[in-house]
Amino acid sequence: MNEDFADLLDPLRALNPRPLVAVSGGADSVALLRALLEAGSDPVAAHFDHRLRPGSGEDAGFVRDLCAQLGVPLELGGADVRRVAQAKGWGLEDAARRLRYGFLARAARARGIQGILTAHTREDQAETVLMQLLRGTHKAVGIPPRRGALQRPWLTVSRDRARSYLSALGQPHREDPSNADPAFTRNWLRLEVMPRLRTRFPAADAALARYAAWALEDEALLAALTDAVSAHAEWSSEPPAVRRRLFARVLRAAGVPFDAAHLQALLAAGESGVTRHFTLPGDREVTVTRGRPWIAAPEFARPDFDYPAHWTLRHRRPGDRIRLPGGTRKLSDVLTDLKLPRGWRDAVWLLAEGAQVHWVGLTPPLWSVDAGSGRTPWWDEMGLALDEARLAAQAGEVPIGAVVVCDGQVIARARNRSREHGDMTRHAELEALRQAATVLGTPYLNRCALVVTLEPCPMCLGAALEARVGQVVYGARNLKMGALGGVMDLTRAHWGARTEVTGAVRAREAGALLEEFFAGLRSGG
Ligand SMILES: Nc1ncnc2c1ncn2[C@@H]1O[C@H](COP(=O)(O)OP(=O)(O)OP(=O)(O)O)[C@@H](O)[C@H]1O
Repeated sequence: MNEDFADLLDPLRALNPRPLVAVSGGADSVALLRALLEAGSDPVAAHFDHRLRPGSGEDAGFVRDLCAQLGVPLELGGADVRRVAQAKGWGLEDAARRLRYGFLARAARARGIQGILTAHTREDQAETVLMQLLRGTHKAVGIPPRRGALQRPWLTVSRDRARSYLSALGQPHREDPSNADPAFTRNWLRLEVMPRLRTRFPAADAALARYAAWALEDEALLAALTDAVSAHAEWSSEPPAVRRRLFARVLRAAGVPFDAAHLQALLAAGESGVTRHFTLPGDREVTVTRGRPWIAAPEFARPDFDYPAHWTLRHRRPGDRIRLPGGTRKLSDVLTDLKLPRGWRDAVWLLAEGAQVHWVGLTPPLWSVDAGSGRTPWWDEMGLALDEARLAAQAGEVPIGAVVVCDGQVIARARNRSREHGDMTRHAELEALRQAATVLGTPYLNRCALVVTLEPCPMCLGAALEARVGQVVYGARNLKMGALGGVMDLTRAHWGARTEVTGAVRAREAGALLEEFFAGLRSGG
């Protein structure tokens, strides 16, 4: 016997020797109980009576007698699932699952048991993954082989094998009559769809189960890539598979129910750059703006700099105005143009002098042209880097400038000199880092910030990491060579040194300088 059913017994030998095994009384779980005993395990059985059918108590009786016969301790539980489902507004299958798994977890805890086993088979796995794909679940990975204390050791074992094992033992089991009702989707798949699929695809179950196992492995890798997305990353430049998971995480964290079609619509809105509002199941409102989904108004930034005493920090009021390069405008019009969702506008912080607004706490912040002394952090240092970039432009170099700041002091200023030297390592950042090392008498610049007008390339960021620069501050995004998310984000990897990153400081000015320069080149100027 042992050798004939090695495929059933072997996966059980590696398990906790005293598991809690969930026994419905059906063929698979009775087979699992018997197989555990044969594999030398010392299980405790658990049965849950859902009280959904008149004869359900008989299943409990069957399991009780079986356990008594086999000398296996048993935990019995039950609930009026239909009543709970109605009271809580849950679907019947969902309520049955929640109550059953809740009972299994309590029973395991009460007995001090770590592992809970269910007898899900390869066919259960095939049906589940097919159902997920057809329903449009955003992630079709089937039944996980492990989740917390739960384990499904027979996900690759066929139902036929479990039944043959029972026949060989002469072990009876219960047949749940509701399993024969094709009104339930899973039964319909099991009774009508899968048999037809097998006529053309004899290995359909194995193929679907394998797909689920591999999809779960792929999912783990993609989840790790999603974890690695840094706080300063722009989601729009992430690959679609990561972006999809970033969106899904926001929804899951807020408990918003969604499927693949919802996710697709949200992602499309994110790509279009247009602000859109969605109502997801459960009347949950989601707004997609700035390439991300938002469930509620985000926490808007307050000023993190000193501002004149006569300015007040407040939210918007009717009549607020702001002076912008094109003239004075109503703040409400500006917020509309910026596509800020209507419901969030009152949450934005601003600094104002009467009705004259000087600063609006968006990302990046909005400043009035006459803001005077109030500035974002790194404003002045970036100003020096921009001056360097302008000097580079005058010398016919690509206009990029950099400064190094140490303990509040600017200790190095440099500009791009690649053309002058015919040497692509003469980037502004490298020039500035060399100068800083000379000034400080050490190549290690932990206390320093490298402030540069354009997101650094891999070479310059690599040098900054080698020099252990404490902070990198950049202006415009570099979509051709950026190593902080423009093309890829090097800080995602674990380097010896950690560098804090701030982007989009005076990005418009830095970007405009580059655009002008390249426009000039194109027109032969
Ligand atoms: N009422 C129950 N009490 C305890 N465990 C259950 C119960 N119902 C299901 N389970 C566990 O969940 C697994 C999958 O449930 P499912 O409903 O697919 O199986 P089943 O058709 O009830 O019976 P079986 O899988 O034993 O043939 C079962 O193998 C069993 O381990």
